[in-house]
Amino acid sequence: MGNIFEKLIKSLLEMRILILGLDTAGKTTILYKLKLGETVPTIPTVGFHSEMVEYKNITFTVWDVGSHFKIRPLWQHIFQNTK
Ligand SMILES: Nc1nc2c(ncn2[C@@H]2O[C@H](COP(=O)(O)OP(=O)(O)OP(=O)(O)O)[C@@H](O)[C@H]2O)c(=O)[nH]1
Ligand SMILES: [Mg+2]
Repeated sequence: MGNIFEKLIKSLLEMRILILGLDTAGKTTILYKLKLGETVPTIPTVGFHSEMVEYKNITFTVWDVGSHFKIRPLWQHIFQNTK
């Protein structure tokens, strides 16, 4: 039984969430609201960054990807294994 719970917890820890959207849509703002519980000033995301987020007893990794039109062709490479 303990093994089932260990597997469930492990799968939750490995869950990755990808935030995509057009420039200034509020992606980074959402990420920090989830992580810190507050709205923080942001600057346009260059490239990407990820944060481990704990929300309502669930831990997951959130990938926040810059949306400049030059970066958008790279989005296809980060879809894999993302839920
Ligand atoms: N009024 C309003 N402004 C918001 C909201 N969410 C974000 N903003 C503002 O919109 C601007 C851009 O927010 P970001 O979270 O940096 O947007 P982003 O989608 O990460 O932008 P890029 O990194 O350039 O792709 C910031 O000045 C935020 O304060 C919202 O729900 N309402
Ligand atoms: Mg951003």
